[in-house]
Amino acid sequence: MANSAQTQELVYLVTGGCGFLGEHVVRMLLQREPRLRELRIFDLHLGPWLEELKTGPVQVTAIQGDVTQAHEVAAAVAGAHVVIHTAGLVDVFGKTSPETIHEVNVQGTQNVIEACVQTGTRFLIYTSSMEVVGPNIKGQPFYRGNENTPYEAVHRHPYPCSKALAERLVLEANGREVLGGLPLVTCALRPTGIYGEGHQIMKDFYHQGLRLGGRLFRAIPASVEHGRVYVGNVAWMHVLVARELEHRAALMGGQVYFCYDNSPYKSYEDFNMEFLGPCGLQLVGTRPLMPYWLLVLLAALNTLLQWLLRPLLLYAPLLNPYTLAVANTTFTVSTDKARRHFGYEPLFSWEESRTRTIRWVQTAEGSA
Ligand SMILES: NC(=O)C1=CN([C@@H]2O[C@H](COP(=O)(O)OP(=O)(O)OC[C@H]3O[C@@H](n4cnc5c(N)ncnc54)[C@H](O)[C@@H]3O)[C@@H](O)[C@H]2O)C=CC1
Ligand SMILES: C[C@H](CCCC(C)(C)O)[C@H]1CC[C@H]2[C@@H]3[C@H](O)CC4=CC(=O)CC[C@]4(C)[C@H]3CC[C@]12C
Repeated sequence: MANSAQTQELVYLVTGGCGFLGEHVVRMLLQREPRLRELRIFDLHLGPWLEELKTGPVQVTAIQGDVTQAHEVAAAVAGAHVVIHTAGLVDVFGKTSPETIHEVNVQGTQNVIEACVQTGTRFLIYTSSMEVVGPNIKGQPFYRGNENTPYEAVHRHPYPCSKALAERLVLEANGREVLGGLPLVTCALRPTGIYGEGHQIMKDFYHQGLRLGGRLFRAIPASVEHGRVYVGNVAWMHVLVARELEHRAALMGGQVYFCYDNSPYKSYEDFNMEFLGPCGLQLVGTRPLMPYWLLVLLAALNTLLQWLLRPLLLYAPLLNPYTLAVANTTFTVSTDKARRHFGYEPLFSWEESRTRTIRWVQTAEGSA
């Protein structure tokens, strides 16, 4: 890769490149990877915004495809130097079946690994998730933890189970011989809850607040802390890892890194108010307005309703037993492993991340 680097010969593939995170990775690569010759964007649904990228100096190749289809993945991977695998089904609301989540997140990842091995691609970066660790089914807090903090990572929900399995596949594939005889180098990034431009759940909360006359009602105690990370910094970490993986293969290969920045630790609702507050919303209550047992009951009722209504319509509210448990459990990371291993520093300060997100919510309001 060293020679090609000097002559701008690198070919990157981003799976899920039209998703919330994927779009930021794509744009970040075009801005910050001068050695890029071709950028392939592989996604089930291609966005119209890709067209504007095709006029730049880097060849942008949009590939409509499905990670569950091994032959489509192999065709997209062939000839790529680096694969950044962000594609996945992020469903914690019961919109898709557990089988489909497994197929996309686990089998899809296996297909990406096999494609690298068969076609000779040596560098694979996987977007994992903090959910691989927790919160676990016991709702135990993870407070300022790092990659070595002991924690009982036990899950039942299909999404974290699938992410954990896929992450393991990626890490175990490190060192496999790829076509040409060289070893595959893999690593996994575990973002905490991502926010920023394009964050659909933030938009959902915003519209919910507007419907409720500019108010949101506190459901979770302010003392429950969540680690959150700005999407631009998540994208930046992916770009940095992709850049450094070849030179630091022995150190970084087979490793996991929490993906973090300097965003403040706050409850999920208080954190969202950092953006929704300046957009005119108010969070009512210094304490939860409903007793927790009632929320648990409503969450269970939602699960029942989802099941009953399934033959007629898709009922997938934000509140269910899993999202309630995650929202109600402290999960914060405090680590410098990424800084030590490949020099990661957040590209965007908290103030800039906040400003950019507020600006996006405000413009999203206009287009809603
Ligand atoms: N949103 C979050 O807070 C976090 C997300 N992650 C991970 O980051 C990655 C990206 O997540 P988001 O951008 O939030 O989700 P997203 O849903 O916005 O993006 C996922 C992309 O993958 C594509 N995709 C889904 N199924 C596919 C298939 N069968 N074949 C090809 N493409 C397919 C979708 O079309 C979409 O563009 C996921 O792997 C997710 O698990 C990790 C931690 C936190
Ligand atoms: C939807 C939840 C908030 C609703 C709480 C209610 C109903 C009481 O108002 C979200 C709370 C925490 C979120 C998750 C967290 O940020 C970690 C995640 C990591 C991922 O990899 C995917 C997304 C998510 C599971 C995220 C999903 C929404 C929450 C559960």
